Formats: sequence, structure tokens, C-alpha cells
Amino acid sequence: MSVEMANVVGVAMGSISDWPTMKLACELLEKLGIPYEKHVISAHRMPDELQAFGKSARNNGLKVIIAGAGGAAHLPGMIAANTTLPVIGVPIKTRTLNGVDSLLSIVQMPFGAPVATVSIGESGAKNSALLAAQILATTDKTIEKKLLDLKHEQKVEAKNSEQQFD
Ligand SMILES: Nc1c(C(=O)O)ncn1[C@@H]1O[C@H](COP(=O)(O)O)[C@@H](O)[C@H]1O
Repeated sequence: MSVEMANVVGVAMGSISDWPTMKLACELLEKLGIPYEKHVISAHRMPDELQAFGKSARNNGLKVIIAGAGGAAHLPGMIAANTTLPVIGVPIKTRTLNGVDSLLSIVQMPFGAPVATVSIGESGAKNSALLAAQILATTDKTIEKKLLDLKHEQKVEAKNSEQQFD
């Protein structure tokens, strides 16, 4: 009989149009064996649902929240305003301003509601999963082992890349 593990990471995004980026965070969480749940929630379009999500997140067993949004990206900050869980913000790359708009609106939080902000776009999304894993690994040896394995994998790949020199 397999025992289902409870979701410990909540991945929120402002729109389904953010999914191609946020999917990379989810794939990495899967690779690290971290149970997560994903939601489309918008501070602008679904303010009541957003508040309910933030307020219930801890009681629902989540330990870290990853929130990706683009443009006037209020979602990560508004989740942070409604929870004491760590919130990692992913600035989605935008067509008009290349995601600088997303980055600045996520990173410039006032004192009291911090959002740990990663870089714009795909690398940022992947790093958000790593950062969530690292937070969980402070009290979880299994995740720590998976992170060490991943670092080793990256080192081997980087070393082998030397063979691509002419
Ligand atoms: N930044 C936010 C929020 C929010 O912060 O609450 N809600 C949606 N959005 C963003 O709007 C962009 C365009 O969304 P649509 O593609 O649905 O028009 C997305 O990148 C989304 O994250």
C-alpha cells in the first residue's frame, strides 16, 4: 500500500499563461520528490480566493509558497500579506517590458511582508523550486540528499562540457 505524502509546497500563478514558466518549477519539485499543489490565483481577478489561499495555507500543511506573476505582479506580495509561510516570488517575463516590471513589483516589498525574489523567467522559476527545497531541507534529510545529488549531477555535466571545445 502506498502512503500519499501531503503537499508541502504551494505553487501559485496569476494566470494560466504563466504555466510554461511555472511548469519548470513544478518539474524540478517532482524531480526532488517534493509533493506540491498548483493553483491559478490572481490578486487582481480573484481577491477573495487569494486571501483564503494565503490564510489557510499553513493549516493545509504547506511549508513554502512559490508565486509567479507578470506585469503588475501583486500576487506574491499579497500572498505574503496573508501568511507567515516563506513566499518565493517568480517574476514572469513579459512581452512589453521583458519582465523588469514583474521583477520590480515583486522585489520592492515594504517592511513586514517579505518575498524572496528570484530572477526573471525560466531560470528564476527553476531556482524557486531549488530554494523551496533548500528551505525544506533544513529539517528534511531526504531532500538534502536529493539536493546534494543534483549538485553532483550539475558538476559532472559542467566538467563534461569541456569536451565540446574544438
Ligand atoms: N500579475 C498578475 C496578477 C496578480 O498579481 O494578481 N494576476 C494576473 N497577473 C498577470 O497578468 C499576466 C497576464 O495574464 P493573462 O495572460 O491572463 O492576461 C500574467 O503574467 C499574470 O501573472
